[in-house]
Amino acid sequence: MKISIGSDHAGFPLKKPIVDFLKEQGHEVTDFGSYDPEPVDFPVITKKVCQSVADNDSDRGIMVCGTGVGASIAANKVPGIRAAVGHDIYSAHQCVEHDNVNVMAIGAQIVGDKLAMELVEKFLQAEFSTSEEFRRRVKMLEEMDAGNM
Ligand SMILES: O=C(CO)[C@H](O)[C@H](O)[C@H](O)COP(=O)(O)O
Repeated sequence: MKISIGSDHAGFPLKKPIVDFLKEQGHEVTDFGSYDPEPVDFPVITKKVCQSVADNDSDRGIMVCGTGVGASIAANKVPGIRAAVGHDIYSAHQCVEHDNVNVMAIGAQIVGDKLAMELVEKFLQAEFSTSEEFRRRVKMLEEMDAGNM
């Protein structure tokens, strides 16, 4: 898969191990920074990661900040993005299966390296369910984005 990834300063230490893991798994990775531990505001990097996903330059995105919360809020403001914090194994795949999430946010101050790799793996292995109920709900989210609901 093509994966876009980014972090702010708080997520920076976890980004490299995730990038290495993704490459080991055979994914094509685009790293939107940050490229050093200097402070950077998470919306700036989140926008870049999400725009690449929304433009179909990548299949999915991963954002790492301190808690995952700020990045997920920012990501959900980009049209075409459905983002979620993924800090447990079940949510990491269920968010794709039921909600067609295309960007996962991870908090480097919350999860350790080993769990982060498993979260990423489950997120990327998951596919959107073909069940009508889930398709219907995601269509409603799109209607909300369009201001029709
Ligand atoms: O977790 C975050 C936002 O939800 C950020 O990564 C920061 O960790 C958080 O905003 C704290 O900011 P600081 O400049 O690192 O103190």
